[in-house]
Amino acid sequence: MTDSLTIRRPDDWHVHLRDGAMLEAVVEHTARQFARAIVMPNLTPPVTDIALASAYRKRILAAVPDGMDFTPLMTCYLTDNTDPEEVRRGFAEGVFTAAKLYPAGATTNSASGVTDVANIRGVLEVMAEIGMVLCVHGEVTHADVDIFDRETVFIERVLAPLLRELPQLKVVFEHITSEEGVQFVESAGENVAATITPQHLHINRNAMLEGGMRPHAYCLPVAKREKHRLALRRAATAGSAKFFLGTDSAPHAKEAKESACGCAGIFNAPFALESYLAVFEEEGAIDAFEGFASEHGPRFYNLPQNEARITLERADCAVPAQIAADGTQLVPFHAEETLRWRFAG
Ligand SMILES: NC(=O)N[C@@H](CC(=O)O)C(=O)O
Ligand SMILES: [Zn+2]
Ligand SMILES: [Zn+2]
Repeated sequence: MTDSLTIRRPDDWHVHLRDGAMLEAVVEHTARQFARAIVMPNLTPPVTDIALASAYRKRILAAVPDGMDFTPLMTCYLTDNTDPEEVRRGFAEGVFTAAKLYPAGATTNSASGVTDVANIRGVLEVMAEIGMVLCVHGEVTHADVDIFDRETVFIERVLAPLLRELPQLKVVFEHITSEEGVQFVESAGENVAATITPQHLHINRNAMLEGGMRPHAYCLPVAKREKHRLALRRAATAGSAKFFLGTDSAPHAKEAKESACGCAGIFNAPFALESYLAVFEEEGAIDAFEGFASEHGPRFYNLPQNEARITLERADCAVPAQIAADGTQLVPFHAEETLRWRFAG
């Protein structure tokens, strides 16, 4: 049995760092484990242009504790009115690494998102031309579509037609949750990849409902049936360069989660690598962990791989019930469980 694992330092290709006091509290958890992260732009107001993204990047860097080496990679929140030239310029100037498509109303702070992809056709044409990645929250929002089917219906109605029209567009299908999502990405061209969260590898939809309603297992897209979780585990651990690490760590105050209308999002940043590695070990695929965590993402984004190394040790890692932040508490993923690996730095 391996007792320690040293790999190239990983990156997180999908994270919510929030802003203000919450940013101050959570950024260290991401910066401790990851060299870089694709930072989601769903603030209020959203990060929709170069000036907002530059200012947000400065606030993130100011919040990173001294001595930690962390590079935030910024994204542009697309709306029906995004100017294609702003996106082109932001990418050329190195402010935007990617742009983010939130279907309007699909998730937290997506009200200003895109109501119909036809409205951002000009932006997407520019992105296909310059090789800029489109990050996609892949769910339709229509009230007539069952919540558990929203990802699959998004593939049929939005993503597949979009890629037929713009076959060069680089797309990261984010936080995939279904067997259909896995199959779509596997059968698409090299310009299509996906991120997978730790929670969708660990839990199925029962986790939200067993023994009572469990708001800390609720995130979007919502966890699906067991067969989908198993398909995601196979995809993540098989060594395919199309799948890589994106935690979707999404902190919400405990009281906002434990509410009659609780927020969607799981805060997994503090023990993200320990959580993923448990899955790879259970699948007998520890050898595939470095590719998923540290190599496939930079390759897809055309960025250099990190030179630094990190080590995980086989040791009990007790996850606390809650973590203080912004005058409140956050309940981390795996709260009160003991994980079998510990991040050693
Ligand atoms: N994943 C979530 O459940 N929530 C995210 C938004 C998102 O990534 O969809 C958030 O910002 O809280
Ligand atoms: Zn999302
Ligand atoms: Zn997210």
